Amino acid sequence: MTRQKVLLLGEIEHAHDSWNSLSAFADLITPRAQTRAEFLDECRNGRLDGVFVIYRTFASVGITGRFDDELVNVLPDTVKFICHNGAGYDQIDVYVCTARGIRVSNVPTAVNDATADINMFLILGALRGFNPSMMSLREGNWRGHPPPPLGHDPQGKTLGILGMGGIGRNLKKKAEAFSMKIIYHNRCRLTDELADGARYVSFEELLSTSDVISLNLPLNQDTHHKLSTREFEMMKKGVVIVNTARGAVMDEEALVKALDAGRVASVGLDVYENEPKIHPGLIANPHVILVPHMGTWTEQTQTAMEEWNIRNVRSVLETGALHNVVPEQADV
Ligand SMILES: O=CC(=O)O
Repeated sequence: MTRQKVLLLGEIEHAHDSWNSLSAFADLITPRAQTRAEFLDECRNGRLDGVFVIYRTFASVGITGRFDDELVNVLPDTVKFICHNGAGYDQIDVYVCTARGIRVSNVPTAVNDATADINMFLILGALRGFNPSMMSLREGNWRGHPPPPLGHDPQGKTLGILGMGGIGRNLKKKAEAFSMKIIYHNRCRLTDELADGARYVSFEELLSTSDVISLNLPLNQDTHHKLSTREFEMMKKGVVIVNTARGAVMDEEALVKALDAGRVASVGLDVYENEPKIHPGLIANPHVILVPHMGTWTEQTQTAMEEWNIRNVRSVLETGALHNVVPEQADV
């Protein structure tokens, strides 16, 4: 019997033993390609024929580019599963995969704590206005001249969570420890048990009544530029916005204008529309805390994510099915 093939796109950094143990079931192969054009060629020239499942990392997009129509349609017919090592899978066109009979998994849950932690860090940092003084201290100017305006306490502030999935709900618990009042908006209203006391509001009410708005929704065709000029105008003057989801859920150009106009007081960002490029208006603005996409950048979380993704690969090799599929394929 011919052995199955698993294609690794990107690196295994932590879970080496688990990865290597897959070689009992399958041949573990890597591409030769260093560019998207070479990868497309490698798919077309038959070198990757027989690959059954692909394990891909977020960073591997640097070689292959997005798993869009063009790429998915040149994958060998044998490819039936794509296991993506990340919670957000906007690098993959799931609809094209579904049409080609390819099932896609992601890594939820394992990312929740680390992402909600950095989310809380950005909320506190943006509310307290720490960034200008952290910059002036390094320039030898202590708190700066003049010193920055006083910051704001989280206690009693309304936190509007846009996207109440695993990360949003984890953040809710953390923010409650800082006595924030939680409202949320989501595609679907949660059961009372999952909402756990958070009040469901319309998108418009969330925008107009939150002191802090946290973006915890996935990027897809419905959420691209979910916040733009019209939405910034609906917010309370002096609102704080934090984004640990994906940059393109906000229109960065419109955000810079809303910051410059003082409508948005401060912002905490871990993600950007065109990573690793950052809008110069964000870099120039001291009221913006910038972190270079480090939401899951911890030893424990990176390890747990790899283990989760390998578990999905193992599951398809052993049983022909994934442990978890992305929500768009739940009914497929
Ligand atoms: O951005 C991180 C992830 O999608 O897991």
